[in-house]
Amino acid sequence: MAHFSATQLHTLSWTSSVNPNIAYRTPKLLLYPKPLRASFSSSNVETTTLMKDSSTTTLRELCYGHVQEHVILRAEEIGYVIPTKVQLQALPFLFSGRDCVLHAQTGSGKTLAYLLQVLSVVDSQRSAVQALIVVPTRELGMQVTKVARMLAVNPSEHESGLKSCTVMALLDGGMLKRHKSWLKAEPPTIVVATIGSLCQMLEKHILKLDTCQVLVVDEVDFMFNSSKEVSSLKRLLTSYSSSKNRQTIFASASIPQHRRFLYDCMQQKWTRADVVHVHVNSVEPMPSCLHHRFVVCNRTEKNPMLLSLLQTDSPESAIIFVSEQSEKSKKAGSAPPTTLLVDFLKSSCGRFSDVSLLEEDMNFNQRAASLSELRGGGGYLLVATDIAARGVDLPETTHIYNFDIPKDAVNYLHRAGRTGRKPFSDKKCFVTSIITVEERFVLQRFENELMFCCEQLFF
Ligand SMILES: Nc1ncnc2c1ncn2[C@@H]1O[C@H](COP(=O)(O)OP(=O)(O)OP(=O)(O)O)[C@@H](O)[C@H]1O
Repeated sequence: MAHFSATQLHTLSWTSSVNPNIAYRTPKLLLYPKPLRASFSSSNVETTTLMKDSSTTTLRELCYGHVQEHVILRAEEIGYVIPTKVQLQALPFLFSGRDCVLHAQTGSGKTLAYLLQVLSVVDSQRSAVQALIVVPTRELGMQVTKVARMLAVNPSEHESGLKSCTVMALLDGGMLKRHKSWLKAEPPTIVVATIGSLCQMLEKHILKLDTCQVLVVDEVDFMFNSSKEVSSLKRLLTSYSSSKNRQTIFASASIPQHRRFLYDCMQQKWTRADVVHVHVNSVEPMPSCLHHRFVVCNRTEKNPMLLSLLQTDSPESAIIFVSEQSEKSKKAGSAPPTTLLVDFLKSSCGRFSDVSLLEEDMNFNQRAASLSELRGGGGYLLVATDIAARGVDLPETTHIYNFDIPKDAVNYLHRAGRTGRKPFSDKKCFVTSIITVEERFVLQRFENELMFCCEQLFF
């Protein structure tokens, strides 16, 4: 491990003449505002940077001179006073205009990090789309839009004569006709979009990105992995706008083969060549407050096993993840496994009679209603497919149950990450997988890959 003092090295950049299969990166010294110090290993791509006196730095201090006072005040009102690790590490790079890959645990506050940068760049007095945030699902889009609007609102708009930023949610399942008129009449400052709706607007030239200064792609690994979205995403990154003319920010808690990904970012010109990889807690990909457990039972015993777990744990709020219905089962006209489980829980008396459901096959209004019901306060029990596994922020969730085992380690990480979402709390949260004997080795593989230990429960 090579350590560099603040005067020797301030940050690390990537050169494009590198080979992805070997130690391909070459550190390059860059000038950077003083208080940063960096340490990195010369044999891998991880970069960690810490502010001096990081424990006492406030979000206000970090944002000072970059973000408008009313935005900082709103952040403080919401409760964002102390920056999380990823905010502390990423914001100086973001404010300097560098392209960044934000790679940090679930629930670590990546959204606020990129939104503060977006709000520091845009000019609310200009009627033009200046920032674009691309998300994989409507649910995540609605969540990001809500936080962006909360931060952007300027309470002294009338006295100061300064308009608040406008934020448009251009999401699949929305009213594209209304959005068209809005975009034509008075373009919003910030657009939060799913790729499908976005591309429709771009193809028809209703939305143009020539004034866009920041492009954020949230859950970037998911987007690049989705056969449905990847070609549109690549077009967005290279044809509809150029990395030379914008700041590009990618975010996710999981970036498999991140060295290869960073190499591709530069080679394919998805980002500029000096993209920074902000990798927080690289040896601990999941929050440390998570307690992982498993129970073994036969497939036919899963329902009563779940019920026993719920009765023993008595969770304040829980999400139960169930696999999507297979095409074969759909064709056979069978009821979806989610519905069957909801019916079982509802009929099993007690406090589990009030169960919510979130799955792909529900219409958009039902899905929105389901989530806003949960956010209304009080405890909840949600049965969901993996549509709820990415980005959805329900901070009151204390327990996750994998009724069906996730399909891979990345999927395990994102499901588990729906709990433990209070950055400054170390309250224990629980992730419990209900598995068959044959699935034990699969879970073991996840444990090795994600570096965690699972405790076996016996009933
Ligand atoms: N500085 C902060 N102080 C207090 N709470 C914060 C701070 N930053 C973010 N949070 C809260 O932490 C929670 C998680 O934040 P966020 O949704 O941005 O996580 P994330 O890193 O995007 O997670 P995921 O990878 O799962 O999408 C949210 O409830 C958010 O309000």
